[in-house]
Amino acid sequence: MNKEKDDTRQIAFEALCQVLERNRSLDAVLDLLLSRHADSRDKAAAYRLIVCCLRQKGVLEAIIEPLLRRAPPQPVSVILLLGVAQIIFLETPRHAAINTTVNLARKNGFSGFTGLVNAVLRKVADQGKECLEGLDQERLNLPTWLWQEWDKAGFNPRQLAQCLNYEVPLDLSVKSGLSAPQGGVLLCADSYRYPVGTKVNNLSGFEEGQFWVQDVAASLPAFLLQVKQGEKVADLCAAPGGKTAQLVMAGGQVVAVEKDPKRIKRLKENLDRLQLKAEIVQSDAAQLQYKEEFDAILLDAPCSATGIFRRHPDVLHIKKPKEISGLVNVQRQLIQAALRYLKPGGRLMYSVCSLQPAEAEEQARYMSSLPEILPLPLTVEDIPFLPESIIKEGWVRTLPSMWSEKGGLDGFFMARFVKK
Ligand SMILES: C[S@@+](CC[C@H](N)C(=O)[O-])C[C@H]1O[C@@H](n2cnc3c(N)ncnc32)[C@H](O)[C@@H]1O
Repeated sequence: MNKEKDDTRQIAFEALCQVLERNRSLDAVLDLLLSRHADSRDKAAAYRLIVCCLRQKGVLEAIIEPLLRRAPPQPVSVILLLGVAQIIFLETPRHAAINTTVNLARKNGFSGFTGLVNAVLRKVADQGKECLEGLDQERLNLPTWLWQEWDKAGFNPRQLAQCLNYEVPLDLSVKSGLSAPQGGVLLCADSYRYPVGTKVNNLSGFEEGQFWVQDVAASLPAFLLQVKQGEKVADLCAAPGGKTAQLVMAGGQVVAVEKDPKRIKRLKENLDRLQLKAEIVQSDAAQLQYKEEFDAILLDAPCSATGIFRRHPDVLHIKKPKEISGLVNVQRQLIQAALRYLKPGGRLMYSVCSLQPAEAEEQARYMSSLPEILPLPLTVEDIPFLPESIIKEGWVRTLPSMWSEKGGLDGFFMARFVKK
């Protein structure tokens, strides 16, 4: 067997087992796994296979389950997902998909299941895309709790799930005053979009630190905080630093606070590459001891990250409804802390990349009830390029289904306040 293809599938198998069995984030798993594999083609192919399985997991399971008499061990289920994804979605030739998947089972200690894997994949290959007929693909690919919560929130879960069927373009934030690398389309402010498959390291200006990768929706909270030259600004949950970079570029004297030492390292590396200066403080932002108060604070709070499911489809499977209340509590502690650090008249931007109202709209409602701050509503004048994202309270809510003709955008929520 071709070694390259073998490695691809082995990486994909190990990564998917970690994500689906241990609820580990794909980024964390891949950092570790890919460091063991030198060949970048293997990495790219493995990533494509993993993402396909995570995006289409519900559909793949609906194809596989009727072909099984009883549930196999979890790793064998993962092996079947990998095989069927290749046949139905990735157009891998039948023989290659079946043989390599059977070998994968053997190589990982599941010789007793090679007959089953072979039989299931042959049946699926015989039917081809007909397997998809009659399946409610959108409904199957979203976990029920997310479908229900998004429906209740007034979003269209079917439209959201349709975003799983498309590859996602690359968005860059380019340093103000510099020209963007060729091939991009200006979306707004300093945010440019590049076609699906663009490799950021291949774009001219990457080494020189002229831009950084950031979904256009992720660029909005810092943009809408409207930092002025010389203002003292705190970025309370800063790593990996996309928004810190924007705040520095806007002229802020930025204090970037981050709790996690590994992520502090990434924050420093990113700011070094961009040749941007911020004061980096390793601290729990809720316990920050700082000598001055701030003119503006960005609280891009830790959250369930369900809004970024297009680029990170693992969130659909690793996040559980019971985790939300814990996150809501942490967010409230951070909100309370932010209020203490703000000068009278200072602005606070609260943002999350979550589609769960408890972390977003309900938090903004809570903040609006606090005596120390007043809402500072966002209007069409602030965000003329995306008026559909403004909701009546003066908050911004982006959805992956917006701008569908341009390739969509991540789901973010943001609300702005001013201290009395
Ligand atoms: C949503 S991410 C921030 C993304 C970042 N603002 C950006 O644009 O690149 C949340 C970050 O907050 C950090 N974090 C979580 N709890 C924190 C706390 N109590 N204090 C400081 N940082 C925290 C996490 O480690 C994570 O890096």
